[in-house]
Amino acid sequence: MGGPAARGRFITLEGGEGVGKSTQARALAEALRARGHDVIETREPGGSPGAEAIRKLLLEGADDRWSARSEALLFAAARADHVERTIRPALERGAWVVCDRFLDSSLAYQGGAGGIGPNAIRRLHAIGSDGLLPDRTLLLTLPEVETMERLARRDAAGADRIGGKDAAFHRAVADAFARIAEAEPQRVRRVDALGTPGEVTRRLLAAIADLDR
Ligand SMILES: Nc1ncnc2c1ncn2[C@@H]1O[C@H](COP(=O)(O)OP(=O)(O)O)[C@@H](O)[C@H]1O
Ligand SMILES: Cc1cn([C@H]2C[C@H](O)[C@@H](COP(=O)(O)OP(=O)(O)O)O2)c(=O)[nH]c1=O
Repeated sequence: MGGPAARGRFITLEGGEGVGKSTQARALAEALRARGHDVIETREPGGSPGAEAIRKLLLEGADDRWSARSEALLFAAARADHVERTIRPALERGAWVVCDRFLDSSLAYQGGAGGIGPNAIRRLHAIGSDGLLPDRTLLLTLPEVETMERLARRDAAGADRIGGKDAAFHRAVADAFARIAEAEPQRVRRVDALGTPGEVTRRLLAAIADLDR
């Protein structure tokens, strides 16, 4: 009584399309539940009704539907709603939040590959979400050829508006993620995504072990 409010843990999964983030978000949430934690699994863009509506605007339509600036604002608006309606309430009741993509995706896609730069993205995040950062970000890394094979198996029907951009764009995204990991080694851990899903999940659990106490 009277002590600090219970606070959960906020874990995000990042990386390019097809590295296994959605698969691992599910597996990680399961593994944490099996350890007795209250866990919510969520994703961006989306994760709240308003943010899911913005997701449709962002991922459907022609490649040039939005400029990089408008796109960055829409992602920040979706994130603000997601943080306010879903993530903060869960953390405040002491739950763990496992989120497939978050701020680092905006830093890599709109900030890096899209040319907006990291400072503008962080300013939007400060305005929209009070600058909330994950306790740990797990950056899944995979050689490009393995990623292409996984995507070919998953997306026979075609990629979405952003996933469908060219190889140079996706290399710029990967470079931007690598720079974030170098700059923030305490928050961001690179995890090798090669191997069976179970092997990858064990690596992820090892990379958050210090938070689980
Ligand atoms: N460790 C793995 N080995 C082989 N295939 C995988 C592995 N993890 C995921 N996949 C498959 O690769 C594809 C992309 O995985 P997904 O979890 O959707 O990635 P992301 O969310 O990063 O785009 C899916 O078809 C998925 O079943
Ligand atoms: C959260 C976020 C996603 N994106 C992009 C990355 C993906 O191409 C797309 C999300 O699509 P999604 O289908 O969720 O990703 P994946 O293919 O990795 O499973 O939106 C951004 O450009 N900026 C962001 O801030």
